[in-house]
Parts: sequence; C-alpha cells; structure tokens
Amino acid sequence: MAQRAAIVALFDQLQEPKLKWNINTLNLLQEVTLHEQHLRVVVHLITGDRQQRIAFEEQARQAIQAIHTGSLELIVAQAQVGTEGIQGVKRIILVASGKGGVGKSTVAVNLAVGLNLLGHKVGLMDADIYGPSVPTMLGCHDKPQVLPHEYLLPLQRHGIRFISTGSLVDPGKALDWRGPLVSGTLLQFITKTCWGELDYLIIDMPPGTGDAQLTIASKLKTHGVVLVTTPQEVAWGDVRRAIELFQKQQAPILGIVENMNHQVCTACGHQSHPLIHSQLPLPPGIVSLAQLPLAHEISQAGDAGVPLLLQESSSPAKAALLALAQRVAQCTAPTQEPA
Ligand SMILES: Nc1ncnc2c1ncn2[C@@H]1O[C@H](COP(=O)(O)OP(=O)(O)OP(=O)(O)O)[C@@H](O)[C@H]1O
Repeated sequence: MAQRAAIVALFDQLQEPKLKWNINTLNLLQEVTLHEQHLRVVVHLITGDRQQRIAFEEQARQAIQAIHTGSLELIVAQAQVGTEGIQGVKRIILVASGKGGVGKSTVAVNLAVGLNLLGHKVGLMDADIYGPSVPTMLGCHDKPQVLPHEYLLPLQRHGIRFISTGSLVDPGKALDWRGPLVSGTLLQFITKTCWGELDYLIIDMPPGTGDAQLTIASKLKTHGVVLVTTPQEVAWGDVRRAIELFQKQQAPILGIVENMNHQVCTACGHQSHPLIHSQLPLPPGIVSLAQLPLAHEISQAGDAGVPLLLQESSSPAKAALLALAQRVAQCTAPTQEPA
C-alpha cells in the first residue's frame, strides 16, 4: 500500500493545466486520506475548461494507480471564487476598523498567528492599501511569485501564508490606487491568490467605511468581522458606522477588540486607563472580544517582525492576544456555521 507522502509527492510532477505550474506549489491539493485500502484524493484546478479537467483527471488517476493498488476516489473540481467565498478556504474573517492607526494590523497578524498556534491552517491578506504594514510585522518584504494569468503565489512566514498589497510596491512608497479602481482591484487581488486549503483567511481591511469595504463585504462570503477600536469617542463613532455597513451586508460581526484599553504597571501590576475618559457603551447586540493593553512589547514585536505570540513572554498582552484567537476560534467553530 502506497504511503500518503508518496501520493502527495506525485502532485509535484502534475501540472495545473491553465497555469502550467505544479499542483503542490499552487496549494491545490485539498485532501489525501488513506483509510485501509481506500484512498480519497481531492484536487482543485484553476481552469474551467472541461477537456483540460478530464485530461488532468486521467493523468492523475494513472499516476496514482501506478503506486496505489487499492480503491481510489479521485475528485477533481474547479477552484471557484466568488460570492460563495473562495473554494478551499473554510472561513473568511475580516479585521476592520472605522479609523486608521487603532491597531487593526497588529490584531490581524496576531489573530492569524494565534489561530495557527491553535492548529489551524491560516492565510493572511493585507488589504490595507493605504498603510500595508503586514510585511513589516511579519518581517518579510519578499515579492510574491506572479504566475501566468496574473495569479499570485502567497509567501510563507511564521507558519502562515500571506500576501500584501505592500508587496506590489517598494517599501516606503505609497500605492497610487484611486477611487473605484481600488475595490475591484482588491477583490481580484484576494481571489486571484492561490491560497490552497485554509481553515481561516484573515483579511486586514483598509480602515474606514468606503467603497472598498462595501465591495469586499458584499462580494465575498465572510464568516465574521472583528472590529478594532481604541476606547475613545472619536474612534467609537467610526466603529458604529462600520457596524452599520457590515450589518447591511449581512456579514456577521463577531465583536469588538478594544485595543490600548489599559496599561499594566510592570512593577506592581496596577492598571491605568490612559485613553479612557469615561466608559463607552457597546452598541446593542455587539460583544467585546478582548480588551488589549497598551503595551511596549506589542509595538516592539510589530517593529521587529516577530509577532508577540511567537515570542517568549509571560506578559498580559500576549495572554490577551492568545485568548482573542481562542475566542474567535470558538465563535467560528463548525457547529456555529450557517448550514
Ligand atoms: N496595544 C498596543 N500597544 C502598543 N502599541 C500598539 C498596540 N496596538 C498597536 N500598536 C502600535 O500602534 C501602531 C499602529 O498599529 P497598526 O498598524 O496595527 O494599526 P492600524 O489600525 O492597522 O493602522 P493603519 O490603519 O494605519 O494601517 C503600530 O506601531 C503598532 O505596533
């Protein structure tokens, strides 16, 4: 009986018919399960051409049967992208904020890493065209590989697959994307990336409540929105507008992350609230997912390119970030998914 690894290795030799790149590089092998003599293999293809699919299926069947003598269930389907989400990606989570600079990217990066530490396959898309900071926070400024037909191969860092609008320009330069171009291009950027099989795709959204946010929320089936804010009236006003936008698009809001909520004295553990003037009420029906401290180690980790969750630390900030990932995993567990 062939080993699972040998079956997987076959797809290093088999090419996706449209892009002419091997299946494993494109992350298109979705499942290989070997149960006693029964083998189940699921492959997604980019091509929509029926003849190409049939030819590929025949080629794959022959290659597998040359090393596996038991029964074979081979499923070859088109990797579809659209309002139903991205095939192969189980859950899409948007990390959004009404205002810029409140810690949205910090939360998105640590949420991605946290979910990965919990055992999930995670992708992270930096869609913040106005200030793409994910490459800095992950410590990787490499350019993604551009495939035929303008498909993109995500980069790998700290156990997660990621791609950033920032990878398209040189560090320090701004992207010159205007108005209506932005939303269409962003959507294309998300859906033309070969993510492969993911439990979670985290999208670090551009801040605000404009055309780009509306397009992504309406065109991509999302499983949850995490809203990030600081505890200040100026930021909360924008969060209320963001809630309205996502609710109108029927994107489920998982809750709010209250970032820079308090500060913990490293000497005595005392908590102070430098940004809060009075407790701000949560909008009706919206829960708080986490209250993250304003902490030197969070900003330092972001600048160092190694997320705090991957650093040796017993800080309350790290514990709060891990608890946030656990909370998001719980709220999006399969039993709670819409049928
Ligand atoms: N809880 C925190 N404690 C200390 N520093 C923080 C915290 N959260 C974020 N920061 C720092 O604040 C800065 C802005 O954070 P970040 O880039 O995550 O915000 P953003 O909302 O994504 O901003 P933008 O909308 O401009 O992309 C970064 O330097 C980050 O390290």
